[in-house]
Amino acid sequence: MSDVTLIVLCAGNSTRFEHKTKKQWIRIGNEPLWLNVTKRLASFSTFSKIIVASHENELAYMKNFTDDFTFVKGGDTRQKSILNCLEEVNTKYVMISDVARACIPQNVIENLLNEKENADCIVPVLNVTDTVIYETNTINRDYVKLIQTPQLSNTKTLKNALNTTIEFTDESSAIKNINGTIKYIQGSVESKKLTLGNELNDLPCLKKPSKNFFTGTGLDIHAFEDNKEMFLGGIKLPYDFGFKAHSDGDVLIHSVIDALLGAIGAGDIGEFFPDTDEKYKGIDSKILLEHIITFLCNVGYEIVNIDLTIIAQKPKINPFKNEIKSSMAKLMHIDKQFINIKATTAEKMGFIGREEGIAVQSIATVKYYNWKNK
Ligand SMILES: Nc1ccn([C@@H]2O[C@H](COP(=O)(O)OP(=O)(O)OP(=O)(O)O)[C@@H](O)[C@H]2O)c(=O)n1
Ligand SMILES: C[C@](O)(CO)[C@H](O)COP(=O)(O)O
Repeated sequence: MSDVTLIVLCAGNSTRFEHKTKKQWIRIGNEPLWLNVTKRLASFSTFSKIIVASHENELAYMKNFTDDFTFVKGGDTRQKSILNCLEEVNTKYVMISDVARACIPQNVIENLLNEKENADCIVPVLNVTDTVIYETNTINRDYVKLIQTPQLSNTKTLKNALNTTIEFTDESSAIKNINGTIKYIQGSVESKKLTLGNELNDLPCLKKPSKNFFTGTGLDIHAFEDNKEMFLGGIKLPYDFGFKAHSDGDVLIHSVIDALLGAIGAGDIGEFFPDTDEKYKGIDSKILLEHIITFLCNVGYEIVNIDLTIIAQKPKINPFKNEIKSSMAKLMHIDKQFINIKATTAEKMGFIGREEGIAVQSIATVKYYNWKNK
């Protein structure tokens, strides 16, 4: 049984990455980077447990990808994410890596593990071969080290070291602060950290995303309610009746949200915005759609097209089709040509035919964000 737990930190915001997709979600073939990196590290040795720190908005979604790892909600900073994960660690040693270091070679992992008993924290480093200027002074570069991850720490010492309000940028700095022992080993240029978007091509182990397309369907039905404003596709229609709902009742937007969530394998609208939550009472559905579009882009997708069928005995849809298309295109950040709207009556049959409410059926197609072409 291994006495080492592996933690892979994947809970960051990717603010410096500046792509529509967060770095942990760019696709390598069909795998998000976080899964690719974690599987790769897992294949290099045997770990007692593998913990993935996930951003709170992505925790539930990550769990759809595998049952092999333990997922833990990250914190606001790298250090807070580590602290959350450490609560799940029961082994003597813990190896912590950044998802951003995607191409770490096997020998670095093996060398770290071989040294585990020789200090409180084992750290891969690179020496500096360029001239180094600190503020305005040239300093002796022999004293400069570039610190990499993964770092292998004694769990108890690391927990003590992080029991502080000081924020450290890596584990070795925290352990040094409590006078723990550090052993530096040779790092690797292949372990380069992906921080800025234009560094993607510096990581040659990353395969381009697959060209697969994914589809999802959505269906939403709402009953009419008198004396309520009617919203459909993000526009207000000139009627004195609207839709009965916990939100503003925009049945078209709700149907599209479900189609998008279906296409990316993320469940349904109720999992994101429960209708038992007072926060969503009367909410403008445009806000819900914007949230889903941001999520879809963050986790690695682009919308290809949307096709909708509105099934309504009343009101007449044709006069509003064009305005609805423009509104939906704007909300989804896609060209209007990629949205199609069809309308049909129910031939006076059933609840729609009796003019009690309407239904909207939709189908969405998405593809992976092609970071390789940017
Ligand atoms: N609250 C945080 C912040 C960072 N990280 C992780 O810590 C590592 C190093 O962070 P960095 O490369 O800076 O990633 P981001 O924080 O996502 O990037 P940025 O600072 O540009 O937002 C990454 O693997 C990141 O996912 C984390 O788990 N939790
Ligand atoms: C931990 C680290 O990768 C060591 O070099 C680095 O400190 C992380 O820094 P970031 O600012 O969180 O990217």
